[in-house]
Amino acid sequence: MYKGFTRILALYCADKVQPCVPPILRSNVLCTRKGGHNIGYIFLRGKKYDRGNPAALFVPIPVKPNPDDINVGEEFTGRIKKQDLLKILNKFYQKPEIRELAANNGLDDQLLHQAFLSFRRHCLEHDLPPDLHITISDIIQGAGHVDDLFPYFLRHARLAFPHLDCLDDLKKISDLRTPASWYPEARGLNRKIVFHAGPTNSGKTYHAMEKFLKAKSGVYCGPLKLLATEIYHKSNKHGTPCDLITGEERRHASLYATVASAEELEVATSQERLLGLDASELTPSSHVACTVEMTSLSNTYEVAIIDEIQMIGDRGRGWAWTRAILGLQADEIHLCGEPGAIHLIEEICNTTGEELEVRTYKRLTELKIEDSALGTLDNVKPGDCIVCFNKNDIYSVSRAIEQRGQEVAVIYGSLPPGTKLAQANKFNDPNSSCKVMVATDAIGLGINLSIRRIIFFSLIKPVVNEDGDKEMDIISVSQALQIAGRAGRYGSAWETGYVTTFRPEDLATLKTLMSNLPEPVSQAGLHPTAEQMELYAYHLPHASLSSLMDIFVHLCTVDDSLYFMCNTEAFKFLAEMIQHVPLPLRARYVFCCAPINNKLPFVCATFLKMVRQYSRNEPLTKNWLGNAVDWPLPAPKTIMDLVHLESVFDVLELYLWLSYRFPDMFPDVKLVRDMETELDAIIQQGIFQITRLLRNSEQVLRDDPSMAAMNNKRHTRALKSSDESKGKLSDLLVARGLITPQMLKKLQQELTVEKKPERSRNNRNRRK
Ligand SMILES: Nc1ncnc2c1ncn2[C@@H]1O[C@H](COP(=O)(O)OP(=O)(O)OP(=O)(O)O)[C@@H](O)[C@H]1O
Ligand SMILES: [Mg+2]
Repeated sequence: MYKGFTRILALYCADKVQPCVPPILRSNVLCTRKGGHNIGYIFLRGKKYDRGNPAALFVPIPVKPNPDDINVGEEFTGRIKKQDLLKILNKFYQKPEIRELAANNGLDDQLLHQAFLSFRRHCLEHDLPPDLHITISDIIQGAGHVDDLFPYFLRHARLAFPHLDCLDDLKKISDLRTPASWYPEARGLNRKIVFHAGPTNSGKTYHAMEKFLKAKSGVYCGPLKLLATEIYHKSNKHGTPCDLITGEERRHASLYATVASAEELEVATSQERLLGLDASELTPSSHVACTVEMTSLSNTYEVAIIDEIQMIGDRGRGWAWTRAILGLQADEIHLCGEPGAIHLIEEICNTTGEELEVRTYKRLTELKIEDSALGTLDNVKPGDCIVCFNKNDIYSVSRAIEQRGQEVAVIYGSLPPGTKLAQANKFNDPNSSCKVMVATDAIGLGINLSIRRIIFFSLIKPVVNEDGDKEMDIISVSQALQIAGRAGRYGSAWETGYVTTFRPEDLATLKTLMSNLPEPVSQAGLHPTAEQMELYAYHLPHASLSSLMDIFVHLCTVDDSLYFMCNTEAFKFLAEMIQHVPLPLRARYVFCCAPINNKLPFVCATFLKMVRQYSRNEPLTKNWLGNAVDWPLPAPKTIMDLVHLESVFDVLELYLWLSYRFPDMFPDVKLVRDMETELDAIIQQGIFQITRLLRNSEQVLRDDPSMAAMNNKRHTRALKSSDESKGKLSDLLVARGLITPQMLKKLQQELTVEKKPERSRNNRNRRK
């Protein structure tokens, strides 16, 4: 319900032509190609289908009678009575042998049933082709067998379900049983693989880094930009020149040489501009720190580190770890992570014929669970970090702490990297007056902060289940241990770490979570490649990309003793959003891989605008982008403003991400990076004054009763989320804080302006 609703919200803002009608319902025609010709159509059902049953994706198309089938057969063998025909057809359908034969030809029970109904109707309503007429007459007269009908039935079934003709090809393309064989260069090497296993704060990454720093060349692959940035700084500080590569950024080691420490990051970026340096123009360093999705498989390294290897089992991102471990070309690969992943990695190494060396570590400092919960924010002490799982809690907790006279550092996922770093530095600095942090689990993996005690504000977090749906659940053992593991980091100001909950009633649950070992990771993620999608599109040229992905996921064969298919919801969400924009398949695929938070309508709407601009072959200049985001932007006055600025930052990040994939169409990288630096500073200021923003937001609500009413509605809705689909969509958007009333007004204006040309373009397309 939650996911569907958000999807529709985003589509409402994103697709101004037909609000609330997901594009898949408008583009649900599949057509198959044989020998270069389109031979028929398959109509896809709506979005919801039985996930376990690929056949449910298809419904039969009506098979037209052949005009040449004038009743020649009747002239040879006489008229066939309808009752006799019906009896024979039903007998045919009930035979287990027929079921088996059908299954061998790609017709499972559901397809068989549908194909049979279609065949029976066809036989009863139209003149039979002569060969079939004669065969049926023979069966009636005892001169033939009912099984003889099968070839005729199959001929009909293939017309009703054209994909049956290319099913073997489709299955071959999506045979994912041996992913190790996709990387022949890596298979040609004799790689040494070392697994550094242990609890948090046990020195796993440290020991892997020792190898990396001494090597002639190296790559570090981590789960977070913040972590990759930490390694970039550590390596350069150590004197091993190292570049930083994330989806949106390429920072050359030489930039680090101009600065002394991480605190001077901002100086470094401005220096980069002054010097006119462009990282892409410089010779790459022999060491690189990157986010795991960006790992280059074509470069060769002496040492590679794949950090937080247990993430290989992540339902959304696991594929990136699988790709790195199978495909990296390195003499030594150092994996760091939870012991729960050892067995799976051993099994994967068996498939590549490589030996795995396991080194285990113990926690370097003590981590104590306190006997009492915090109870009240009056008990917050220096070195405390309160972990919340939603932004509203972040805001209210930080405000409440500041009201008690304590300065707060705030870190959450959607903050720009510069802001996160500045907040982390403010908190880590022993001379700073800021001694308390409020953060989401954005600090959860591998990061070193000077935290004495972790306080879980709650233990419930939205999680994506196996079906890609979001639900609220208690955090996993692994998440609890990872987050708690941020307390008492070795070498920090706190030699012992502590952990507790805010609410007394959560403490027992925390103790149970902390007394367990992290869940073993039993499967590694996989994801279809662009090439595989292209081959699918060749066979099913009129299928939408989202449908291709659905069919791929359902037809693929995966060795499920080791692997699983990562969920593709985020990809399909974008594919459906841009389905109506004409694009070459490869470009469409790349756009659908963009890392977008689909809960942010402003980001989705701007993304759609970018895709349209690209489709019209018009470069996306800084001016264009400036117009799209209303640049320049004033400092935030309220939390709503801050949230909007964060969305704008996401849009700039999106631009940079796309600029590395489509450099000709997104040319103004340097200028957009300047915009980012400026916006990062504005957001940083906003975060420094978060309490004032919260106060202002409350004042706005008090001054504007309609906003207050909406806010009340929001709280009621939070309690009764099942009511979300009711009511006016625009009210819901505002009430959920997803857009401000001003943005809504602007959006309405845009809707009116853009509706006309959009409609005429659509009409043109339809006429084509
Ligand atoms: N032998 C050592 N000498 C000096 N410092 C060390 C040593 N081992 C670890 N450290 C420091 O201790 C801190 C924690 O180490 P590290 O980040 O390697 O732990 P980890 O096991 O990777 O933790 P996590 O599971 O959270 O990623 C780091 O700041 C690291 O630099
Ligand atoms: Mg680590």
